Amino acid sequence: MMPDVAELRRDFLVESSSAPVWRLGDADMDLGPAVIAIGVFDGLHVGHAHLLDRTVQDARRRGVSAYAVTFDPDPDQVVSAHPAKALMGTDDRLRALAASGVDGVIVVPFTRELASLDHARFFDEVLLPVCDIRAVHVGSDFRLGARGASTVPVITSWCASRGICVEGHELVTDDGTPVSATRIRSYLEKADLDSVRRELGRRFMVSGRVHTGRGKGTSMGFPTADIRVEPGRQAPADGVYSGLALVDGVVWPAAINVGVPPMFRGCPGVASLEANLIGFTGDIYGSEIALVFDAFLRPSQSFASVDELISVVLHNIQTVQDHFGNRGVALA
Ligand SMILES: Cc1cc2nc3c(=O)[nH]c(=O)nc-3n(C[C@H](O)[C@H](O)[C@H](O)COP(=O)(O)O)c2cc1C
Ligand SMILES: Nc1ncnc2c1ncn2[C@@H]1O[C@H](COP(=O)(O)OP(=O)(O)OP(=O)(O)O)[C@@H](O)[C@H]1O
Repeated sequence: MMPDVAELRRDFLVESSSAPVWRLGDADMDLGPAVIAIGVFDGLHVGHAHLLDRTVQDARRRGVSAYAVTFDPDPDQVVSAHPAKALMGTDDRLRALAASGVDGVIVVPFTRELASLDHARFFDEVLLPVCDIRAVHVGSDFRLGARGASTVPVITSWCASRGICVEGHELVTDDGTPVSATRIRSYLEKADLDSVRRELGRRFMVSGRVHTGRGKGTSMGFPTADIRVEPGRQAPADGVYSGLALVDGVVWPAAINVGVPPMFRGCPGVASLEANLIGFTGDIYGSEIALVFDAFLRPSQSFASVDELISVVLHNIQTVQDHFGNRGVALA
């Protein structure tokens, strides 16, 4: 059976409310008195959600606004020689933050110059000119400033001199270990979708545009949408998955292959992410679609013949259909 609409909206980050997003440097701004949370928030996992809830509670108590302060691009992309793959594209990350319950999202453009500032200059030159910060909420592991030199105690003592309160929250844990974007990436690499879902608080989603692939799926009995995801995004481990696909506001059951198909490696136009949408008919070339991953079914493999491949794939599609049915659900 399909999950209910509220769960699907959570999985696909279809927000019911959305706060404004301001990019610093666009214009002079005065965002007023506020309590802020600072971080990248890649994945917007359950630890991030808890931190943002606490930030909003504090703001309500003080009668001021609650803002999430984040960075674009992800600082890792600017300062690291080998940046981690992102759980979310920037648009999704900002959209999810804007729907998290805060009153606004402040996006700080991240440059090498910004990376060289220490915490004092970051507050004095970047944040305090645009808002009157009353309190800062971060996780206890948070570090700010050039090479992450400013720990929570360092930031706390500097902020105290300005009358700003800092709360370094105990990290939300799962199985006794802090939830983090890094850990969720490693679960994806092991196709451990149960752990991913527990720590994200929803199923993992990727989105991309549907491209023309080899065009052989239909003749094999299972048309597939070949999806190109922007570079630098984290995908689940190569393999075959059951999942769901969002197309034009309707969610369809989907059988998904991640990775270049071993039987067609080297063929021109071969897809590295493709999905058979169960019950869907129509032309979606060029459309933007999103996939969420529900369960790992098996590794992708080479078969002795194409007929054998077809029979195994059709069996996988049947498994997805047995679980989710064969009809679309509108999210409106
Ligand atoms: C649910 C599913 C499972 C798949 N499993 C495999 C697999 O185990 N091995 C493989 O080589 N290709 C696998 N594929 C990819 C198919 O070979 C591919 O969809 C088909 O050749 C059509 O390719 P085209 O869309 O590029 O024309 C799978 C595709 C789907 C949708
Ligand atoms: N498990 C958690 N519980 C509470 N707060 C957290 C947790 N993880 C991160 N935070 C806080 O949320 C904010 C944003 O986190 P950030 O994206 O920087 O880290 P992260 O999720 O640990 O990612 P990464 O693994 O890539 O470092 C920071 O203030 C951070 O300290």
